[in-house]
Amino acid sequence: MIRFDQVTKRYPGGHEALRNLSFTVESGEMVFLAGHSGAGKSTLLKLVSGIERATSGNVLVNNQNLSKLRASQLPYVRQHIGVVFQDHKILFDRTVFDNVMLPLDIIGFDRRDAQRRVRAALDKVGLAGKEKVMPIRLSGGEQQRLCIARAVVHRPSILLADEPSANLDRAYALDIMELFKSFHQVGVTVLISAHDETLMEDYGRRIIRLREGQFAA
Ligand SMILES: Nc1ncnc2c1ncn2[C@@H]1O[C@H](COP(=O)(O)OP(=O)(O)OP(=O)(O)O)[C@@H](O)[C@H]1O
Repeated sequence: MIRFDQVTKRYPGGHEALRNLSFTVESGEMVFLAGHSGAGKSTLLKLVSGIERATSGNVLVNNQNLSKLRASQLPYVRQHIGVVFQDHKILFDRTVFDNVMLPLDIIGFDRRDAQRRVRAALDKVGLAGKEKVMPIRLSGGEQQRLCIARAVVHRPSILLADEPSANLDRAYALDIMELFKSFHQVGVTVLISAHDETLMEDYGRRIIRLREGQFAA
């Protein structure tokens, strides 16, 4: 469950990226986040994942109020969240396998169990057999799949994706959307941002539209 209660985010320098937003995404829901560049989509996702903090208002994730948590408590909330970052954050000096292993290393997972999970995640996104490949040798679409495998390898209950279909051709973008749908179908709460609304329309899901940090019509 994700709940925003009158959330405002003002960055240092005074820019208000989100203004007094309230909404709820129920557990197991798949919701799209639309809006032009600069509308506040990334900021909203960063507040959910605890990368940024709200200036005012409350952000609740799985009934934990992130606005009131101490920084030391955040990692426990983050263990239930998977993030596909807009800038990928792939480590190009590590293999595909090691990139996906990273979140489990951070949690301190049992090694053998972790290896099993990494293989399962790579299989799920269609990258089985590419474990030893260096990411630079993957296509753009495959790199995006690598990011998705890394985001789901710890089996989060919430999956956030910031413009996961940007820079992909339409057929590939739709494939990626299908992949997110498959996580939603097994009960994961999914929140995906995109500026191309035509990618969202076929799914019949709720679309939260932002313009200048507020809900757009
Ligand atoms: N760290 C920051 N410091 C100051 N201003 C920021 C920061 N991050 C974002 N902003 C500003 O906040 C506004 C919202 O940005 P945000 O990245 O959330 O929008 P977006 O809808 O995700 O756009 P894009 O798709 O281009 O990333 C923009 O005006 C942006 O310049």
